[in-house]
Amino acid sequence: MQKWRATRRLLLNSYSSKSRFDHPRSNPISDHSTTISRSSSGFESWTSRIHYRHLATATIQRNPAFSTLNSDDINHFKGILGDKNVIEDEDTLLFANTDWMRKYKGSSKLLLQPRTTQEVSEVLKYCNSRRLAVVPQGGNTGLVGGSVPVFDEVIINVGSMKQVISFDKVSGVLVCEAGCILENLVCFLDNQGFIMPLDLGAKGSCQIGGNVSTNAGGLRLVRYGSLHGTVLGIEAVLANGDVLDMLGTLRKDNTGYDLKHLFIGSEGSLGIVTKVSILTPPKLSSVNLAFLACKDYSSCQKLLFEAKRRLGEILSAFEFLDNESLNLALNHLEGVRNPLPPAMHNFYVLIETTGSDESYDKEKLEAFLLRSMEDGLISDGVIAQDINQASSFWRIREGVPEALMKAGAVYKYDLSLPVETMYNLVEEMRTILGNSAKVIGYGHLGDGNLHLNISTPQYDDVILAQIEPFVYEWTSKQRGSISAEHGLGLMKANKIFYSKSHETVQLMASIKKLMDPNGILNPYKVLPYSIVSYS
Ligand SMILES: O=C(O)CC[C@@H](O)C(=O)O
Ligand SMILES: [Zn+2]
Repeated sequence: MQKWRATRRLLLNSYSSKSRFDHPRSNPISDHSTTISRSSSGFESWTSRIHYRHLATATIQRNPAFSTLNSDDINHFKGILGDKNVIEDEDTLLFANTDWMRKYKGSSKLLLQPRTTQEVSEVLKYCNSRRLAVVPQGGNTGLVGGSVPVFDEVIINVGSMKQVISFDKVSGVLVCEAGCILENLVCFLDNQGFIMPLDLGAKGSCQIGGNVSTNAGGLRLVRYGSLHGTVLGIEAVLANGDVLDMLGTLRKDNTGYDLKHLFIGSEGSLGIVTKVSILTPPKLSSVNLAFLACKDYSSCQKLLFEAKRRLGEILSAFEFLDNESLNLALNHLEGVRNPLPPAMHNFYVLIETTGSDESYDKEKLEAFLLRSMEDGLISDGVIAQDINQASSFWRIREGVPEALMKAGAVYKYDLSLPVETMYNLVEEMRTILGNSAKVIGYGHLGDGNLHLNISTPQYDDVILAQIEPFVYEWTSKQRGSISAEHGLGLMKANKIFYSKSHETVQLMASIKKLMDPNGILNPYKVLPYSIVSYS
């Protein structure tokens, strides 16, 4: 019965070239014309939820070598940027000082909005000479406390630098400024018949400079690879104000060290990315999305193995969520409903295909799904019949972080692990925590990225001590990564040794000291502050 019912629903209808509806993270900075805005009325309730600082902050002292901002500094910045781009307004600063999760809160007194690379350069040159620490900030959608000040660092927000500079249809290379909101680039490219090789839930707010600086992963990495592959060039400003023009658009360029890679994923600790050139794939005409239920994790794994083999080049996303994740989305997100009839399934998988031949793609996906059902890998499933259905499926998956925020306190772990063993960690955490917390596992199964989230009514050091260092040690034993795609930020700067050797971290520290001798760029983040010592 189940098979026939599901089979009937597996009728395909490619929703083709339309781009799917987006659900940006609610981020007031996402306004496309004004960079920063927020009504003060929204703030009271918002700030009252800032109730937790990660233990890491408790152990960090403000670097005494840093200067404290004074009125001469502010006047100097006004001379460079003009009065209106030197922001001291309390509401704006409250937003910019606080991370998306409302876990980390700095006390910066100043936000600067440069409009050109030259302005970024002049600002940094001055900050470096005065030893004023800075935090580069884009859409402030980070999840590890990397984009907000720890103490009184000056915030440099590049959101006013939002021009598309060029697009070459033949090569597919887009060159743009760092403050372009990802979704705006998606729209721009859509009109040209291209797509971004990067897609993430925060696309309505996050900016390409931030994406590159954090080496954001997202939903399409399984198909298009990481930004280390698709970013062809970068312009970045160093701490001393020097502008590094590495804004090439070439696919091949073996002339010396490829230094742009140092800026991809270094979270603004080596320089501020001001421009990016990125290789974009053509938009293909048929897109299909299936929302599937699996009885156990082993079936999800086998399904991934089969999907790679049988769908091959048309596979464009393979995401999974466990039953706890689905329930969170259903209980906390407005208008979200389960596309499958009520039944207890332990896991859900979203498989997206993108190709250029509608009937071939349909047949291929349908045949794959029917076979997987016969083999018992899928217990039930539906295929989106139009763009709205596809959006509603994606809303479930992309909405889990928002649902977690609404559910209370959340401890987040973004781990790269062998697919075979990754869910064991979720189960072990459940055993350890029992009824004291909800343990949620979901993520980008296609590229081995588990988002382990632990949800509790409020933050509690006793619970934290049960989670850490266990999660990091477990990951390290598997030779996994404690930061798959979110970065280390403030949250995990001290944890880097779980994934990197001592020698590797020492070399990173030497690079940091060479490029930023005064340590003004995003201090206390990425590397343990104790090993980046400054006189
Ligand atoms: O909240 C998380 O843990 C993951 C957020 C994001 O990377 C996602 O894949 O939805
Ligand atoms: Zn993710």
